[in-house]
Amino acid sequence: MKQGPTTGTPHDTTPHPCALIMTSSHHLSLPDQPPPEPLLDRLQTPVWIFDIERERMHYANAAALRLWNAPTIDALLDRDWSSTMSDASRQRLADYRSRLQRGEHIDEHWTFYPGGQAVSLHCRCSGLPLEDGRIEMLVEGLESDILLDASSLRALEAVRHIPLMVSVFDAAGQLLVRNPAALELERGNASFVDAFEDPDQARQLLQRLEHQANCLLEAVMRVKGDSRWHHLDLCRTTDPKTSRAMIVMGELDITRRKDLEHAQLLAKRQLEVVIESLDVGLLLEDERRNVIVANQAFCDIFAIDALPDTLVGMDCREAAHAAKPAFRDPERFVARIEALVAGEQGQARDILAMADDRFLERCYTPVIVDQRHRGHLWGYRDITRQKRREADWALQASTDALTGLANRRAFDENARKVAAAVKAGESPAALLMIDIDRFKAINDTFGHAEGDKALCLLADTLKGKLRDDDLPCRTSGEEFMVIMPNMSPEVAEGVAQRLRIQIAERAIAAEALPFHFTVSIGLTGFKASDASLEALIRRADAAMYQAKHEGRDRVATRW
Ligand SMILES: Nc1nc2c(ncn2[C@@H]2O[C@H](COP(=O)(O)OP(=O)(O)OP(=O)(O)O)[C@@H](O)[C@H]2O)c(=O)[nH]1
Repeated sequence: MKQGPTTGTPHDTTPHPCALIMTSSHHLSLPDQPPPEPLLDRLQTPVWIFDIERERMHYANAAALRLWNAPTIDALLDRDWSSTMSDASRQRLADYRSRLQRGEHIDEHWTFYPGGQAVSLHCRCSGLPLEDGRIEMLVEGLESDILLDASSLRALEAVRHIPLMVSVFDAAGQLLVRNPAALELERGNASFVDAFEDPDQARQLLQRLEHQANCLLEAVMRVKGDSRWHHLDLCRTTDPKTSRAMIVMGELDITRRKDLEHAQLLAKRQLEVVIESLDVGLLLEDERRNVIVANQAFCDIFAIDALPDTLVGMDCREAAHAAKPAFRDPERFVARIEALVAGEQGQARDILAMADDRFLERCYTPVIVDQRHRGHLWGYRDITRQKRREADWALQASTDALTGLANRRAFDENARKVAAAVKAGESPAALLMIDIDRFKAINDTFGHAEGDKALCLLADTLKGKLRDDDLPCRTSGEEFMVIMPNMSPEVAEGVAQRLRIQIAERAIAAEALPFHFTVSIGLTGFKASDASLEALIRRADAAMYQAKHEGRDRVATRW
């Protein structure tokens, strides 16, 4: 036997609806009572009992048989509802079951398709307890109190089948009805306020809706007990059934969009932090040459006493002109910007000398998006320390550590330049090779440190007694050379003799030295016919050895 609802008692004389239903069901009868008139079959409105859990029909009156388009009651009771029921309907019924269990009566519209034709019906559903404790659903098909013409029906169907979650509340926020998409939220019988994480915000929305007729509101709320975000469209309107105010709410799950927005915001913030932490001054211009982004390092480098954000929107062309006095070559600074912005080159780097002796490295990157110039990115880096270090290294590489004179490397470099100039027909140039006499004996007698003092004294004399154009060098241990550009042989001879005497006199006068010393000097001239620097040096060397052989403390010339 099919599961049946509770029966009325034998002494119950009032026509209890359950008793009426059961006696007309062909499946249950009360033995001590005559089968009453099947009153329900006389009704023009359909009445049926449905077992939601097992998805079986348990009773249907004659009007219901017509509604469901069934030839006989047995055909209807045997009908397989599971295979034809949509998920949305199943969901809706599951929601009903819990509400019926709580003793609720549910008034809702259903649209049935018994013969393929849509029939809209206002159904009143109530719970019918079974002996085993389960609840079946008694449905009374009332006449629709809303006149459903074809377009209203289509609208109702549309709401039922769209994925947008639609719920209708009374003015106090109590749920009246929701569409299948909204049913999937499984909120139970949540009121509007209870549906969301922030009840205060929900209450405020209700208050705003209460005070404005035909009010439309939008809000973004977090769903209660869930980490999901919903976008709400709320509309206060009039219930066509009760003529009282009601609230229609459309909900859209925007969690993904929210997450994306959050990720984008985070990425933007991270980028801002990175830009701010760079020690490269950044300036990003748009196509119209207005500032989009500037960082603190940019303000620091150009001593701009303002927050970087205040530069946004600034005209970069005007700003560059205003900044011209800060550069040693202001015209070049501006001209290069204009050339790069005009797209004459792609990415480019250059070094700018500042009026305050700093050096800036400027790096330009065209901002090309979708094969179109969208802006210009400038990076400025203060490279003053690096430049100074490089200059120091260059000086060290070309300087003799003991005497501070130019070393062999610098000698070679400069001698080549002078030789080239002489070959090119410029004025003659001379070369002196200077060697301390009997230096070994000085070292051996007074020690190496004292010998060093003699080298420094000689270097000092050369530094002080020569023209600015002359370049004195320490080319090896106790061998010195002097390059003298624009120097005739006669004048060179005089200079060499004067130097020899001055060195000897300073050596005598030097309090720091316990000995005197003299030098032998070989003098030669740069010749256009010299095949190499070595030829020149060999001649100077020969002249110097000649001076040694001739008795030292003298100048010998090999021009
Ligand atoms: N104190 C010191 N001595 C050096 C340095 N470089 C080379 N000498 C020394 O210079 C001396 C050069 O001696 P020699 O080339 O023999 O010639 P000299 O003794 O000067 O004799 P003449 O050149 O013939 O007059 C050697 O004893 C080297 O050790 C240096 O940096 N410091």
